[in-house]
Amino acid sequence: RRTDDQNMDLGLESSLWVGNKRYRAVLTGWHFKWTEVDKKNRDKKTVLVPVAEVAGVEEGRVEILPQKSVEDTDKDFTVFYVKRSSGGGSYGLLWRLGRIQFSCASRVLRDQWTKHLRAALKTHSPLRPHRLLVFINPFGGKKKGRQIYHSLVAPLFELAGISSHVIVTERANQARDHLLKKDLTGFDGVVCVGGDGMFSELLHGLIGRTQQEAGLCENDPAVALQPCPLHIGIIPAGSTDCVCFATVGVVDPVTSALHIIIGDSQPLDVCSVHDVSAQVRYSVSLLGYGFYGDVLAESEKHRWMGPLRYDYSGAVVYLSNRSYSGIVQYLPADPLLSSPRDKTRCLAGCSVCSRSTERLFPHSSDSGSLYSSHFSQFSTDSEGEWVSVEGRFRCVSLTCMSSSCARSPLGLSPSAHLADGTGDLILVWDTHPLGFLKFLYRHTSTQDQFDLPFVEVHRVKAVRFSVPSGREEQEYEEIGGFSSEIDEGQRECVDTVSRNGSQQHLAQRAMTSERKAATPFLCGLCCKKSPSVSVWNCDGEILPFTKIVCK
Ligand SMILES: CCCCCCCCCCCCC/C=C/[C@@H](O)[C@H](CO)NC(=O)CCCCCCCCCCCCCCC
Ligand SMILES: Nc1ncnc2c1ncn2[C@@H]1O[C@H](COP(=O)(O)OP(=O)(O)OP(=O)(O)O)[C@@H](O)[C@H]1O
Ligand SMILES: [Ca+2]
Repeated sequence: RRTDDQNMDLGLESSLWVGNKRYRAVLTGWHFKWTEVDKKNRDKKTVLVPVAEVAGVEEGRVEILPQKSVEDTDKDFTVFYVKRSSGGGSYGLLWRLGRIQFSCASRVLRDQWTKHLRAALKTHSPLRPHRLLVFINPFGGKKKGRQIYHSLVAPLFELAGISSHVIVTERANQARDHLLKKDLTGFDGVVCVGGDGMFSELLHGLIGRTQQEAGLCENDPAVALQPCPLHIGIIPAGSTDCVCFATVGVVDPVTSALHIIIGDSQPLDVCSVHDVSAQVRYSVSLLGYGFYGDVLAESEKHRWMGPLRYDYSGAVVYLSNRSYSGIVQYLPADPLLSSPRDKTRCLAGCSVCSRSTERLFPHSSDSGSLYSSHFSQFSTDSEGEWVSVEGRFRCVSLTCMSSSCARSPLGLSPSAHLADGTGDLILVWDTHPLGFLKFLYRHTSTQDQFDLPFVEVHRVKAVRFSVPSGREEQEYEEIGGFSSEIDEGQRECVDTVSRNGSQQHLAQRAMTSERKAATPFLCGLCCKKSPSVSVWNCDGEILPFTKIVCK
């Protein structure tokens, strides 16, 4: 923070005109405000803009959108700023570019205003990026990535004095490989124009690159990962855009561009997913086995449908009425800190996340060092007992954040936190088709999807998953979605707690009537046979393994 004296240096006050109306404009360092003054010198409406939310200052009368135009008058200047609009619904606010064109009494005064405003921006908004590396996926979502970037985002970046190096990708994983191998000197951040898959590429690239440079093996589950120095900006142009929706509250390229320009940031929990050979993948939104894995696998065959492929594949997979055997072990998070049923909603500045950050990283002074001790915390984590459950599941989902998106505005776990170091494990036991439909349908409303007898949710620090022995050899691909094996009857589910490695049975899970009624009446309609193994959906990518360890 600067001292008051330094703030005063940036201050300025004068009369300015907008058309024939006179305004009293005041810059106090942290804020810029203008108040209309009537003929009798009485104050009318005031507009107050934090300097941190000024997007740019230009000499002359300037327009940016839909096209840039400059009327170069020597007594005028234009200020662009973040204007909140109510159009985003109740989940988040749409941001729009506000613009005001002022006329001054003299050119000297005009130059003073532009100089002071720019100096205030430098001093009071130091986290803004100057140089960005932008990856556009031309095939994401409705295939509008290029158009969205060039017509809506590039003009805003230019206005804000951001120079961007743009790469339109020609293949999957190009962005990830670029981040892993190419020179990144001089960039203040990376941006993806695309969906969750593109975000995931950047996430993998940046985490991997940072570990390489630190001489660490990211595939080693015991290694303490190093913090990534670059932030990721997301311009939504995908099919689900869940990471954007869950962090910003709306899926809107202009809102996201403005957040990037003013240097906003939001830390996110990242879950590492190791297979048995310790190959690591990362997830921030949905790690899902069963229904969501099958929907993804099915949807890949129908990419041409664009975003609709998920609804179509959702219906196909729902009608195929599958459930899978699995062994799930989880390490519960401290129930005194928060709960997935506590009806809270995590937003920027959330107190649960702040307290968790303090607790997990007591010596970190900025969010950049958040990750440094993250994994070491787990490797020394001796508190808590692993809980183990086995049975048949419709789906097993782990989400590190709410995973809200347009399909499900409150998300997979409405009270999950963006950056508290935990994820929510949702176990949906096998049930009859209408029960499962009820569960799915509740995601589209404010009804509690966890308030069903065949659904459990646990806030966890780590999860292990495997399929009962004898089943893992059956590759999903071989089965081609429909194996010759007919599912055996429903298994009894058993809760166990592992203490010092030994498994103790806690309770024999009573099979509820919901679970017993698993007779697949729709099965006759659409599939006669069912595979015994599903796949993992890791933020929209299929994982090539079923046995995993996550933390
Ligand atoms: C009756 C209506 C039920 C609507 C149920 C809506 C549940 C929606 C839950 C969405 C959760 C999204 C989580 C985010 C995951 C992302 O990391 C990932 C990458 O983008 N997206 C997907 O995997 C994409 C996953 C997309 C899953 C879509 C599931 C659609 C189910 C439709 C079921 C229809 C039943 C019809 C019966 C005749
Ligand atoms: N030029 C390209 N050609 C083919 N695939 C690409 C290309 N660039 C990126 N990809 C891949 O396309 C996949 C999907 O992209 P993206 O996430 O942008 O859109 P989406 O799948 O429609 O949206 P969402 O992930 O939000 O559901 C990503 O996993 C990415 O690796
Ligand atoms: Ca979390």
